[in-house]
Amino acid sequence: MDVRFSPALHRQRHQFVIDFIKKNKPKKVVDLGCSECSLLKQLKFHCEIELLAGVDIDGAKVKRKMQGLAPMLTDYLQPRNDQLLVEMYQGSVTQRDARLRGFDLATSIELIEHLTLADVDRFSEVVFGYMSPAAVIVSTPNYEFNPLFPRLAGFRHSDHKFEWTRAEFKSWALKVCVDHGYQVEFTGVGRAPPGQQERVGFCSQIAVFHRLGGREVCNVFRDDADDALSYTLLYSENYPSLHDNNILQRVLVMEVLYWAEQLRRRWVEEETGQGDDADTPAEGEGEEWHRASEQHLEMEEKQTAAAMKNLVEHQDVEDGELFWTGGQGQQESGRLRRCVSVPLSVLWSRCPKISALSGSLGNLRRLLTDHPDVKLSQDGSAVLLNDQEQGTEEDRDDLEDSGFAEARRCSHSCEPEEDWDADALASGDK
Ligand SMILES: C[S@@+](CC[C@H](N)C(=O)[O-])C[C@H]1O[C@@H](n2cnc3c(N)ncnc32)[C@H](O)[C@@H]1O
Ligand SMILES: [Mg+2]
Repeated sequence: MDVRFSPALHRQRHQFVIDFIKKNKPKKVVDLGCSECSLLKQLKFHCEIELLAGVDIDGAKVKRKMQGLAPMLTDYLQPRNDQLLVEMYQGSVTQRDARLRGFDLATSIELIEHLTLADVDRFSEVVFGYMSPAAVIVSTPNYEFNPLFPRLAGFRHSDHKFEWTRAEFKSWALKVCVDHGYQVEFTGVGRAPPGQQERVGFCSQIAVFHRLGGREVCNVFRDDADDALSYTLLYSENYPSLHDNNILQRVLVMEVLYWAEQLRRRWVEEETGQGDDADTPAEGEGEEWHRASEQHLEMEEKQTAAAMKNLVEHQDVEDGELFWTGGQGQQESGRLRRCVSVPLSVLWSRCPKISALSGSLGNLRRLLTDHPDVKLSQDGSAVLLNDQEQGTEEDRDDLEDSGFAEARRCSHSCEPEEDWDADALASGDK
């Protein structure tokens, strides 16, 4: 009998970490022996994480795939509320580096068996004694499971220096707890066939350590006096977030232009009894633009439905009215161009995202004042929209100017990469 796992074992290990993160919500997470960053690429979607770091002794491996950690188009279109800094290092877990202290969670997935026993001791001292994260997840092969792979001779991988039984793993883990002030629970992934689980255990055994005293104890920050910096920084990327004022302003302007246009259209329909064709795409628009627009629209769809309901439910405007204005004396082809005036008070009270982003009507006005993409009335109390030609080439230029082009340049595929799988034996996934 040859055991196979579904989902694949490496996915089960990563899912174990993801489930832990969902439950415990650590803000700072480091993956030790991160290889080609496949776990990190999944973790960056967890919004509670503010610092995500990876370390591997093999810098070339990290470099091969680390670009997959870059922000995607959606990260620019819908920036996170909280910051996310991603940092990748080349370095050895047997050496100290002050930048890795003070984390909430360190993961070591199928790493320790690649170290000599002397290096495992150094690993214990560095990770638990020096880095001292609030929690540590360590996974390693369970030697007792190996007889279920009949074609396996020796260890599961040629680079493994050892494979531990459950008792050996437990003995190491309990010593770590005594030496460095942790408590530990044992579990695993990759269940044995029915009736054999108790006898052989999980295929990958996992120890979950919690520092005694929790996150508060040993509160070490990055500017700690200890200046051991033995790792090489390979990659550092700050994700767009609403903490950055420029990004906040850009997102707010996009929302304001979008919602002002919705209000304008609805109001013009009511005034004239007919709609306009502002959604008709300009001829010759690039495929890439269409795709990006579609993605944006898809994301907005849910929010739009809720907000439109809000607009409809508040047809009787108490806090301002839309009205035609002479367009601030704009001349076009010799005639005065008409504008629709959309009061900021209407936008603020009817569009939850606009009020959430700006915080107050005063802030909204301040953030829009002098922005090149927004035309405000002379007293600054309303957005002025041209009567015609909204949503076409003009909007496209606006978005290009407001960072949309950058977003497109930085977009990456959402598809997960095929995971590092060197542990898999020719006979199947181990
Ligand atoms: C089996 S792979 C880890 C797979 C990865 N953690 C995952 O879950 O997909 C082992 C990794 O540990 C790295 N490694 C080995 N010795 C190391 C050390 N002393 N310090 C840091 N990384 C090390 C290797 O380069 C390799 O990428
Ligand atoms: Mg291994």
